[in-house]
Amino acid sequence: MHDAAVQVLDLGVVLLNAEGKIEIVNRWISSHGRLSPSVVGMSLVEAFGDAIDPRLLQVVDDALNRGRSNRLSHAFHPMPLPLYPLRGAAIERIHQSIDVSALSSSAGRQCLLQIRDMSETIRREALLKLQARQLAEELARLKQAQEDLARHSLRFREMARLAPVGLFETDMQGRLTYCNDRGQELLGLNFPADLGSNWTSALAAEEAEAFHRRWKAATESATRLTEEFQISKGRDERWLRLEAGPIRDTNQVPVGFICTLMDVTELQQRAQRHEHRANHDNLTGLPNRGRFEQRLRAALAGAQSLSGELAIVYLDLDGFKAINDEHGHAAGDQVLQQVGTRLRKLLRAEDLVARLGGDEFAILFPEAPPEKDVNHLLSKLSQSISRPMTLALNGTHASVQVGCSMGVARFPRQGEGIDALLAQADRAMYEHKLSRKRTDDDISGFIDQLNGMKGRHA
Ligand SMILES: Nc1nc2c(ncn2[C@@H]2O[C@H](COP(=O)(O)OP(=O)(O)OP(=O)(O)O)[C@@H](O)[C@H]2O)c(=O)[nH]1
Repeated sequence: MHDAAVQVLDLGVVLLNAEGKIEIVNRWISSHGRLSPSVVGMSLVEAFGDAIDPRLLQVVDDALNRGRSNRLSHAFHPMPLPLYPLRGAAIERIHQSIDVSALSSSAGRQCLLQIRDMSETIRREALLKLQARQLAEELARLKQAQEDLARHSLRFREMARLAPVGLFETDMQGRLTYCNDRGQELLGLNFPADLGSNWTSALAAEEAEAFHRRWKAATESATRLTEEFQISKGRDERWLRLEAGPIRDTNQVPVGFICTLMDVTELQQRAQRHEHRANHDNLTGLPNRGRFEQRLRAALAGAQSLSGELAIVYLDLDGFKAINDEHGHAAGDQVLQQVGTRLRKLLRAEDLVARLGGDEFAILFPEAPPEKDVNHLLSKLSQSISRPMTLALNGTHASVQVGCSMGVARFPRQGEGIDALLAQADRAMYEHKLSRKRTDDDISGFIDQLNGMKGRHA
């Protein structure tokens, strides 16, 4: 064995003679074992002390006496020799793997020990084992999460499918990527055939155009949209309420819309009924005083800004009380209804006829016809109202007749504000009524009317 080469090896080498005494020990062993240079001639126990693994002594004995080579693997006998290399400040006994070889030479049996430092391997193995365990745990967690996700996703999909509200999802162009059963029912869609089609194609053409503009604006700005719109399925008109909100990817880029749809037909109809009830007279179905003044205010604003003209007419029945007194309240009600119908019949759709209360009616001409046309129309209205009316009374019929007094006020000539116009129409109507009383009634009736009028104007 070439001593110089043995000295520089990066493993420990010990050569024992037939008596088990050290013949050669290299530098690696001396430094790792902290041995004195004079260990040559000593046994392993003399050189290394008691902290030596008896199994090593056993295999050395086997090599010298029975010529058997062996290996002490670090996996089973981690530290056979007390080797403590100085690594920084830390001192630790290193893990070793020792090849014990039985040699034969002219000098008799020898035993060669080759010792390798396995600490780093063990550290790496331990690290790898730890990493493998962590990986396995991570994989198990991921698998569990995946299963949970699949379960949740299934549950949510099922909940969405059975939800009583329409739910659908689109891309940024409005193309359907998902729609639950209720959504398909509300929009009249058929999946999977309609998957990928633009959901607004379900709307009626006239609805779709206006709606499309608002939808486009919402998608372009990626903002929420709340809309109520009408959809006709066959002959059935339904009101739907849409709530749409953008969905974004992890970079906050909008990628589509998630939308809910509710059938609000009942609510709409109820709201319309309430609105109608609040603004209309129960008996005649005509707009009431509140609605009349509201429409007059709007028409006045329009006429003021466009320098237009409008006219209003107050109309009060003459001789109405007598019908109530003679035939009863129900008969009076029928008269009011027939007056409403007759007035409505002679006027244009854009003219408003309202019942202000009692036997008082009012007409609004948002675009006033010339004065002579209004006068002509009022005389036609008066003639129509004065025609006899047939009333159905407890299985019999009665023919009755009423007259009417009317007063006109024109904007801007007779008043610029709403109060001035209303007052003017009222005044004109009572003047007309007085003049009719003067010509038609006897003096006592006229005095009664005057007294009544003072009360009203007070
Ligand atoms: N049937 C019925 N009568 C009503 C209703 N509202 C008010 N009246 C009655 O209508 C009558 C109106 O009285 P007047 O204005 O003096 O009736 P008139 O006989 O036409 O008298 P002038 O207006 O002075 O010509 C009153 O007797 C009220 O009680 C209603 O909804 N139905």
